[in-house]
Amino acid sequence: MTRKNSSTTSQRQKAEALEEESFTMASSALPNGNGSAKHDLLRGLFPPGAAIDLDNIEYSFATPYNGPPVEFPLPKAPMAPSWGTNKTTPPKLATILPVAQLWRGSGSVAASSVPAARQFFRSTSGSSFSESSSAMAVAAATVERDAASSAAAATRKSCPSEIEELATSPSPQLFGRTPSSEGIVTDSSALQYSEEFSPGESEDPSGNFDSRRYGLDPSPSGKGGNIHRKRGQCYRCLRGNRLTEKEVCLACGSKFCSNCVLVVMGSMPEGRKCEECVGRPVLEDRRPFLGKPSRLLKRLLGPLEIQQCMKSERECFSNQLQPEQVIVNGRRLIFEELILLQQECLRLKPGKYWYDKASGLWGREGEKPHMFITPELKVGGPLQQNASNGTTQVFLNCREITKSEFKMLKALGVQCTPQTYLVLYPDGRYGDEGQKEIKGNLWNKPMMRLLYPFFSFPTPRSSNQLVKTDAVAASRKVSPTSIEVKDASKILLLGHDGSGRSTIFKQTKILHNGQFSPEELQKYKEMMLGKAYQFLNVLLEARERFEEESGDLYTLNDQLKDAADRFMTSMTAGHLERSISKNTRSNLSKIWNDPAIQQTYSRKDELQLPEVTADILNRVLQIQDYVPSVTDILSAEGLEQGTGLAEVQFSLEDKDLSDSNDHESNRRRYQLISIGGLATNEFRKWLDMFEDVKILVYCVAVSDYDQQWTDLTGALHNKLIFSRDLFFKIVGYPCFQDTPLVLLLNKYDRFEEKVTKGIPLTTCEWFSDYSPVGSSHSSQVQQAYMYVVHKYKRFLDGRRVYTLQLNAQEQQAVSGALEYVQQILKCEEEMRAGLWMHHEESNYGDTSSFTIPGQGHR
Ligand SMILES: Nc1nc2c(ncn2[C@@H]2O[C@H](COP(=O)(O)OP(=O)(O)OP(=O)(O)O)[C@@H](O)[C@H]2O)c(=O)[nH]1
Ligand SMILES: [Mg+2]
Repeated sequence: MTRKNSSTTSQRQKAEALEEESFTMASSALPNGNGSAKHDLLRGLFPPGAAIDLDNIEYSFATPYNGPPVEFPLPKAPMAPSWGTNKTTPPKLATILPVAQLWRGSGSVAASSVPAARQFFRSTSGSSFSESSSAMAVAAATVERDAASSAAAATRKSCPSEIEELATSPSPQLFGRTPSSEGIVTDSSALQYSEEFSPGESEDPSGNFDSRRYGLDPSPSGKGGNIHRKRGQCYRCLRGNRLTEKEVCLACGSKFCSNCVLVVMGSMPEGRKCEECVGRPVLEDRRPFLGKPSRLLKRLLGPLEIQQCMKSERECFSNQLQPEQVIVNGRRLIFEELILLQQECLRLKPGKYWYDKASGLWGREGEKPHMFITPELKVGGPLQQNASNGTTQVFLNCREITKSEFKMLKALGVQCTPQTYLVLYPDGRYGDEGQKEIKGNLWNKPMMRLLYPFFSFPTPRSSNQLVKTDAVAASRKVSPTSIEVKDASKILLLGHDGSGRSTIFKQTKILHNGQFSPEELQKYKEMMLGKAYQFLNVLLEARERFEEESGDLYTLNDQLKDAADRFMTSMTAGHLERSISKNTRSNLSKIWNDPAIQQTYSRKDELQLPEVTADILNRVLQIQDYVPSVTDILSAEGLEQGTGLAEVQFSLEDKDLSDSNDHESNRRRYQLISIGGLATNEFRKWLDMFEDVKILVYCVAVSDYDQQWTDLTGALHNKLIFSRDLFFKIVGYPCFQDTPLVLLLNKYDRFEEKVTKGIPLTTCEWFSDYSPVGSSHSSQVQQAYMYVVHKYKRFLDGRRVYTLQLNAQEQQAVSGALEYVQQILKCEEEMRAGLWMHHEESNYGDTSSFTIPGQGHR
């Protein structure tokens, strides 16, 4: 503040001094100006003794306005430097200061003249200050000043505050010193701006490969240099903060607010690039956004304009991948190789890759295999032994394989002792290196289909595909217009037993794959029968105990008792047939309906029987030729034994990409991996597989606050606290350290019932400080829910956690939850790209509990 005031004062003093010298022209070209005084003034700008042809220099003067009063604040131009009286020491070049505030206004004038000026500055900004450069600097800066002044004048009505800011902006420290009079007014901002652009981003004059620009260096890109701009501010107007929505220049990464974006980017001949970045390649971290309009742009432009702009963005030459951006087996590609590869993988990105020509395996350098492509392509150098950074001492086609490949090979029964050298052919046959003998075919192993999704191993090409590949490759064209369909993002779904995790998983399967297949139905039927017998057995054993303790109430009639004994004996021996005779079924049904068993069932909580016990027994035992319905399958609990590891792939339309009618290309793919067995150590052995999980979704049954749970040691816990502790343990694993978390507060319907019935939240000791206010049911439920959300958030302080209220039995709600997860993934992506700030500071994070239409509060 102080600096601003003092500099304004100093400007004013200089303005007064100028008036005393009676310069009357507001702006004049030298040849038309008044002779020697101006020549003297101009000479003062150049190093002593410099050979300058003063008559042929183009520049302009600006002097303070002294005409009739005007109702708007006048823009003031900062002072130009001078060599002053001491004409021996050349001044230093400018220190980098904030972006030119002058580059504002309606823009067509400013925007068109500025790039040329800046272009010049980029090439002249060095440590020596040559005569010609100083002269040109004046010229360039004055061009810009003129443009800016007219732009400012043109926009003063709509943006008075901007002009105000311009008028009071700090007097720049030109060339490292305070401006010193002499009346020539110029502007250092052009220089400042050009320098701000340059560090790390200018073309390398030596012709060296700029690895950061080409995306080969993982160091984050962004503006270099000594920029006095606060984080989150617009690069042009220096307004706003991290919450302000911004558009990013694809080539330099500068971010502009909605007021400035159209001014800066003009007619967007290559899409979203500052005018001066036109012709420059896109930054690699922006490439995924090519052709995808942001919300901000959609607000500013009409649908047709957007379409046109996105088309240019996708198709223009400078936005295409360049061959030297792709390095395969340590060698940079040439154009023909790039074309060949693009026919294989349309989504090829810049970077370093390895390629195993013998098998067709392809991956990023230092990483495990990513996909199979056509073998024997003539691209890149020879495959390096350490291409994928393997440490297993097992070699596949000379490449040391990674841990996960090693595990998979072991699971497939391939002998993998240290120093094993294997050869793998594209059709899956493998053998020892140097031997003719083929030991087997990996792709034909029955386990293979199951294993490759879990080890993220690419799907091998079928033999048909291999035969067809050549023809397909020949016919396929590189189509820069096609919008990328993203690789499947992994969503990990976890949850404590009974939380509803498998219901969500099954719902996802139904939503995206249609109904269950006959094989799946048969599998579920057997599981349901098994469950029903298990429940009945628990009831019969409990009945015996209760009969001893409490007498007749729990006594079965003699005929049923015999049938029950036979049943229990078969259960213990494990002889019970899955398909039982009609007679046995009818006996079991009678046992279930007997008052003694019903009385036992009334104490189901003591027996830890799930809520669905009665439903399952009623349906399974009483329906002839029972076939489970979708509702049965959804409501059946604990059907999958052990970890219940399962995956389903699906795609969701990205509604933000509505510019294209091609709905298929607007879809994003996801892989939902569901896993249980959290309470046992089973879960931990799968951790390896979760390195590249994009989001962790944890399901908790919020209605469990009054439920008890027995752990493996037999100790009793509150079920919700037990689930909470598991959750905290899991999110603490290093592989999830940076993974965004979604907490699904499931069984909201039961929670609502319980709270309304008056079962207090304080039943759970974690909620002992809960004290609701108000009496209406709905407000009670709301309060209780919000309190629970708050407790979780407090507990997970410092983590990005999004919460969502859910009733997983409703398909619509699960569909909404998947969309919610998609939104979060997108926001996380944008956050990483710098468009949003981090959760703890963002609005988005604060709205992490919200409403989906028709679903109530989330
Ligand atoms: N009322 C209600 N019941 C639900 C909800 N979500 C799941 N359930 C039921 O709760 C029971 C347990 O759900 P599951 O999906 O099997 O739970 P899980 O976490 O897989 O637990 P296990 O199968 O025991 O490993 C099933 O009977 C579901 O139908 C819900 O939102 N509301
Ligand atoms: Mg389940």
